Amino acid sequence: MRDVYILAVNFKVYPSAFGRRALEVVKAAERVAREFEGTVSVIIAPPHTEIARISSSVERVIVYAQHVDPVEPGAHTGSVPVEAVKEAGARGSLVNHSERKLRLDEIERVVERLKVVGLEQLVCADTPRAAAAIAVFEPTYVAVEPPELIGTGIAVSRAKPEVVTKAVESVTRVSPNVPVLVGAGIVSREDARRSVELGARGVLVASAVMKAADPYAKMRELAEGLAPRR
Ligand SMILES: O=C[C@H](O)COP(=O)(O)O
Repeated sequence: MRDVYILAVNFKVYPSAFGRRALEVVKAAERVAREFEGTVSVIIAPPHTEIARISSSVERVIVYAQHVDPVEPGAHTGSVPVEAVKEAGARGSLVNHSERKLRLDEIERVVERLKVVGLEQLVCADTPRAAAAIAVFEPTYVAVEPPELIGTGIAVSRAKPEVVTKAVESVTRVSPNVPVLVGAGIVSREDARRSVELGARGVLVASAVMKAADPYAKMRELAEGLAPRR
């Protein structure tokens, strides 16, 4: 069986992450997911406020939350427990993004709570060492992202290839079944292709898609980098 690669698009709170513009990005993601069915899975992570509407409008695209709080439903004003994103229609959540960090014990708790309610977990780590510590919890995916490259357009797979190879190596040693994704500065087909060559099973991107004049063309380009079409 062929490997399926992951194209994960974090909407963050870019202007295109909300309302009508977000739906355009979603439509583009859906088109790419259809075109690459069986070779690339497309995950999108819109803001919490958009999850319900977006989840009900997708067929092939997988919708994740950008973050969940390590709390149970109850008296926690402004918090987002895992049950809330599940109820809204999400299939999983990013955890510990470097713009929304958690302590290691909180990561463990959130991963466990997501598993209990049947949601996937894409947990971010800023170093290979952190990736290995997180892989012990056996999340669905670990994504390694050097924070200093995020949003720069300087791809981790080009500028710091050793971060990718080390993360793949150390995660595989701890939990051989946990796929490693890479992110930070990935903007082109070549960046995505290089990530796969270094052992990654996919990429986590944001600005390249959310700032693109044509999000469909950009996502298709990245998907082609992950899984070139014959
Ligand atoms: O969640 C996405 C990452 O932080 C990468 O962001 P970026 O593609 O804008 O560098």
